[in-house]
Parts: sequence; structure tokens; C-alpha cells
Amino acid sequence: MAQITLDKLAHSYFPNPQSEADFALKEIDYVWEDGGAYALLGPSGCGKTTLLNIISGLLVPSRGCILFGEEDVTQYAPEQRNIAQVFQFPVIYDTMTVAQNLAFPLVNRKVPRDEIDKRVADMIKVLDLGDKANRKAQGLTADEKQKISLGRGLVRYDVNAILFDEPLTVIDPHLKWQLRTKLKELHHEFGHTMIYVTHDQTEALTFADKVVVMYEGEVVQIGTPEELFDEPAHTFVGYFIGSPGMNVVPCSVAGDRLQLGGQEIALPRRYAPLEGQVEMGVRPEFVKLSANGEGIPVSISAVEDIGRFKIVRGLLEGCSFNAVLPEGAEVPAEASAVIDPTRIGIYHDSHLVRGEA
Ligand SMILES: Nc1ncnc2c1ncn2[C@@H]1O[C@H](COP(=O)(O)OP(=O)(O)OP(=O)(O)O)[C@@H](O)[C@H]1O
Repeated sequence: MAQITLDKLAHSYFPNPQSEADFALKEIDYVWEDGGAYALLGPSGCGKTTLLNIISGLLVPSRGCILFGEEDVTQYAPEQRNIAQVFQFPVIYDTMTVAQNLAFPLVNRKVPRDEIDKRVADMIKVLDLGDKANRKAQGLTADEKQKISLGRGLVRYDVNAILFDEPLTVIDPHLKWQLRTKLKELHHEFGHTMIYVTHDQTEALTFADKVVVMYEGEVVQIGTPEELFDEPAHTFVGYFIGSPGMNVVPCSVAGDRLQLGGQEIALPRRYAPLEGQVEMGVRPEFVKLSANGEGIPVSISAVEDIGRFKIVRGLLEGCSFNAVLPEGAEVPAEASAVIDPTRIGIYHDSHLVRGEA
């Protein structure tokens, strides 16, 4: 296992990039801790595969370096990097048994036979494949085959990192959580450095200690699931994490006063003058609806009752705006939004501005 350092790393698929927009991966400077479980999360085309391919060695970055521990591996081919990879679709041999498939990466690396037998037996146990160990992989279900793929990645104890590229795509939705839980257990048991690419927030938040959120080639935030929820560093993070996502509404800010919809809200922090696009962000969980005219008027378009709470959807100042209310809460016909000022984030050109206390 290794610490992985991304040192001023950036990549453009153009030979002579002219501007930031030409970079599929904008500059990132970051250290992935040894033994950490990371998820790379973002929508299609945001640069996840580009970053993963640079880590695996399939792609040489146009700028910057990548280090495994102290060693600069930027120019190394994948096979020189000592990493394991698990892909979207199972990569296994149908004519081999489950046990032979799991043993294969170790046999290739000439690990002693008794060591192979021990590791394969351990892996069969943790993957709950005991009753199928001596069956040919042919005829197993897609999720069983993908379990074997995961096992083949995890059976090598000595790898620098294990990279997972959307590994649960082929798995039935109701089985996904089982494999996700299993992966988490395996991470605790073996402590590998794991990097898991997904566009699914549930997968990212349940698997990872730290989530790396990407948007249009930029790493916009790296944080624990709690940090991404409590303090989104970019409006995209607020929108992408949470269901429904954060409300984002254009506003103006002067010092510690926010102006929105003809109303003034006193903020707990002061802000230097902000040029350009200024928005306030607040999660629907921190909005109350008032019937007595207190707050900013909201026109309600729908109320969704989903068990323990209700999602109230509507418009505020012409922008989509949601509130999450407790199960029994009244939804006034003429509602206005009362926003908790301590939960408001101020965003300048989409990035969070922290202000001064
Ligand atoms: N070989 C390539 N040549 C030119 N442009 C590319 C190449 N591969 C990717 N791109 C572009 O780089 C950007 C990032 O793509 P990338 O595949 O890294 O995104 P992604 O987040 O992995 O998307 P997906 O989830 O759809 O795989 C996209 O605009 C894509 O069109």
C-alpha cells in the first residue's frame, strides 16, 4: 500500500492547450493517504476516468507528477505500478473455478502455493462464496462473477492501491448494497488504499472515508460525507449531494447583510465586496415555511410525502426552491420561507466564500 501524491497534476487531450477550458483535468494538488478509501464522484464527462487513468498509468499527464510513496511513477506503465483494478464488467475466466480465478493473480506473481491457498481460502470466506469455491465460473450470476472480480483485486495484499471503475454497474439494484457493504468490510479488514469511481452519490457516500467531487474537469471539493453536506465548497456539490440538493438563489451581499426578494437577512459573518455572480445556498432541511408573512414568499408547486418527512417544492424569486419539513408539519397555502442564517453559504462565481466572523 502507498500514499499517492498528485503534484500539480493536469491533463489536456489537446497537444497545445490554449486555455483552462482545454483541460479535461484542471490542476490538482493532493495527497491520498495510505490506506484511505476514496470515491471519485461526478457526472459523466467531468474527468473521473481521466484522473483514474493517470493513477493507473494508462495516461501520462500533460503537466505535473504522480508519486507512489516517495517514488515518481509518472512515466511508469500500468504493470510497473503494482496496482489492482476492478472494472465495470467482470474480468474472470469462465473455464476456471471460483478458487482458481481468485488464485490467478497470485500464481502469476509466483506467490508460494501454501500462501496462495491461505489467501484464497480467506477471500472465499469473506466473499461468502464457500459453497461455490470449486464450481466453474461459467453459469454463475453477474453479481457472483463481479464478486470474484472484486476478490481478484483484493487478494493481493502487497498492491500500492486498488482502483475500482464503477464496479457495481452490472449488479442488480437490490444486491448493490450487499456488495458495497462487503467492500467496506474488506477495506477495514485489509486496509488497502482504495479509489472508487462512480457517478452515484449513494455509492460514494457509503463507501468512502473521503469523497472527491469533480465538475467540468475541476476537483471542486474533497471531504468526508458530513463535510460535503454541511459546507459545500461549490454550488455543484450542494446540488449534487443531498436529496433534494441545496437551494441556490442569486442575491446581493454587503458586509453582513444579505438582500433577497426585497428582504434583508443578517448573516453571522461579514463579506468583503463581491463582484460577479453572487448566490446564497441553503439546504432544504434548514428552511421553515411560515403562514404569517414572515420570511420570503414562496409559490408552492408540489408536496411529496415520503414517510418521516415531506418535500415541499416551489419557486422563490423565480428559482426552484425546496423545503424539507417534518412529517406532521402544516404546509401553508400562502407560504414564505424562513431561512436559518447560520446555515446560509455565500457563493461567489459558484465557489464558497467563508467571510469573517
Ligand atoms: N481520448 C480522449 N480524447 C479526447 N477527449 C477525451 C478523451 N477521453 C476523454 N475525453 C474528454 O475529456 C473529458 C473528461 O472525460 P472522462 O472520460 O475523464 O470523464 P468521466 O467523468 O470519466 O465520464 P464518464 O462517467 O462518462 O466515463 C470529456 O469532455 C471527454 O469528452
